[in-house]
Amino acid sequence: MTSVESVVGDIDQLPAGILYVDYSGVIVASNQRFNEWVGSNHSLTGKHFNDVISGAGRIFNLTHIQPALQNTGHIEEMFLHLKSSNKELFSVVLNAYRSDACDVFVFLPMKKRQQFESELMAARKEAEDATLAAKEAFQHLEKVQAELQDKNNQLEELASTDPLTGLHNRRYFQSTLDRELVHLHETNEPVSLVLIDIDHFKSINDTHGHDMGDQTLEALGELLTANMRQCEYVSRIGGEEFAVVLAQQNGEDAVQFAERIRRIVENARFPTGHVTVSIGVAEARVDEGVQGLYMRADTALYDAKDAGRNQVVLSQ
Ligand SMILES: Nc1nc2c(ncn2[C@@H]2O[C@H](COP(=O)(O)OP(=O)(O)OP(=O)(O)O)[C@@H](O)[C@H]2O)c(=O)[nH]1
Repeated sequence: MTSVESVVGDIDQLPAGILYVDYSGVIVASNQRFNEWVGSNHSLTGKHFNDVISGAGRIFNLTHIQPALQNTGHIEEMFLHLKSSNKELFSVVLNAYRSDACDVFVFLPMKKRQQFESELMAARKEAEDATLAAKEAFQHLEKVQAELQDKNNQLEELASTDPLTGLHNRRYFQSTLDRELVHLHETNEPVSLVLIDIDHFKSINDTHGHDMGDQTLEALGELLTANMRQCEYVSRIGGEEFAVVLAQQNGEDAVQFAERIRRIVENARFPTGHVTVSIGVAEARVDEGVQGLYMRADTALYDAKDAGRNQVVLSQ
């Protein structure tokens, strides 16, 4: 032992940790460097090798280090974690050989590898954080886009709505009629236009006041809306004038529709009492556009007024 201790004295300052361990695993001697790594101010002599390595290292010692020393008499470059007195792990690479007296373990520190690993982990964390942030930003963008779409829909709705009655307005009426005329040209399915105008509305205003006139318009709007079926699109297109585009209905169907509406209005109770409407009807011709169809329905409406009001006239 004396000769071993004298050798250890010489190798204290080497940049490697040295351990001398007897065959039963008890430390016989260690150099100062090794003692520093495991945080020991005292000699490690007499302690077991397992006391200075990690839990996983102990299993590794049993399953790899000891068998290798027994079978081949040496070990080359095995990775191991030393356990310091403050329980921190210290990565080392181990080379060892079995001498006549004991096993000689030489440990080299792996600070660079540790540093590299922690840098790698930090970079990975950074990348994960960035991915998470990008995902959150994307979700936010999707939310904003949905809100924008919602606002656009509301704007679109507002732009095509009559504020007084809540019915669609002239803009909607025109685009609906355009669309249905295109459909007529493509499929030859009938389309009809119905124009509805309140009779003597001026006198309602004059007699009951403008506000009551407004209420009459609102009430008629509700009545019309309540009596629309599928493919019947109603709009308020002027002061006291309403239009209904009837998809898939010919002039005869449209006259029946208009008669039904005329009777419903005639029999309804309005805020100002009794109200009637005159109605002009025209079935679209394949060769005419929005303007031509509207003019014919409007002429039919004036004919209904001229004929005494509260009646339906079909444009021939
Ligand atoms: N209260 C109210 N009145 C309106 C509105 N828009 C238009 N008017 C009025 O509607 C009246 C329409 O009058 P006219 O075009 O002479 O027609 P009319 O009195 O209904 O007579 P005929 O259509 O010939 O039966 C006018 O007095 C307009 O001031 C509105 O939004 N609210």
